[in-house]
Amino acid sequence: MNVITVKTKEEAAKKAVEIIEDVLNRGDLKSFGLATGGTMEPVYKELSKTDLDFSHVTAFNLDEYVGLTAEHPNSYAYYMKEKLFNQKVFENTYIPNGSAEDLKAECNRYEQLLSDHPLDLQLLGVGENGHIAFNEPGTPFTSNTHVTNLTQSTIDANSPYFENKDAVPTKALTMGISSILRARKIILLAFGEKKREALNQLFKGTVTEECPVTILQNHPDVTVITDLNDLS
Ligand SMILES: O=P(O)(O)OC[C@H]1O[C@](O)(CO)[C@@H](O)[C@@H]1O
Repeated sequence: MNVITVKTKEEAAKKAVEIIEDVLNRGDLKSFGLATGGTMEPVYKELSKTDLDFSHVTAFNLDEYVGLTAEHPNSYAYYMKEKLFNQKVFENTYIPNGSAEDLKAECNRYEQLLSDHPLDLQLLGVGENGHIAFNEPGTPFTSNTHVTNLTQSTIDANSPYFENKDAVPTKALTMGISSILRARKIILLAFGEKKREALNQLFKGTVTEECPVTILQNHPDVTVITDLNDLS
């Protein structure tokens, strides 16, 4: 695992963009896995400032809340438009449809798209409880795209983005851990004390489904970018 320590989120975003640019310029970025959440905001801000051309790149997002349409301001589809897709043209952009009538069928459709477009690069954040995408503690490492129940920890962490805690959906569609691990290269960003325990587990913990991020110890190409400098 490659670890890059930075002082600020802006510096982290610049480092992430350098890696993305490198993969893109080598012609190795056909399928690009994207994440949401506060962590990714500076990355998309930085990417939007560049003249990088994603018009031959297909984007896949990790997850979406169940019950929110793409027009809902708290949906990840809306987030992606606001933060990146309005600024950068992609060949195609895919996000699980959280308002699909048949959620199981939607998960299967998404997983099929992913196997048709194997991910070259995946951006990842991490939850305070060690979740990656919305794979909460206890999710099998063999999981593909599925419907998940959000834990109270995740609902609490994401509630500042909503009117109140009761407005946070309790379910989501998420790429599975197996879907994520198939990405050729992974960049994980994590900032602030709230992420310390998750990163401690990633660097020093036992690989366990109780802390999903630990599975990245077994991935051959992971770069972690963080402002926590006394960890590894
Ligand atoms: O970046 P944040 O807002 O701390 O969230 C951490 C992770 O949890 C999620 O909210 C769940 O997918 C991701 O969007 C994010 O990568």
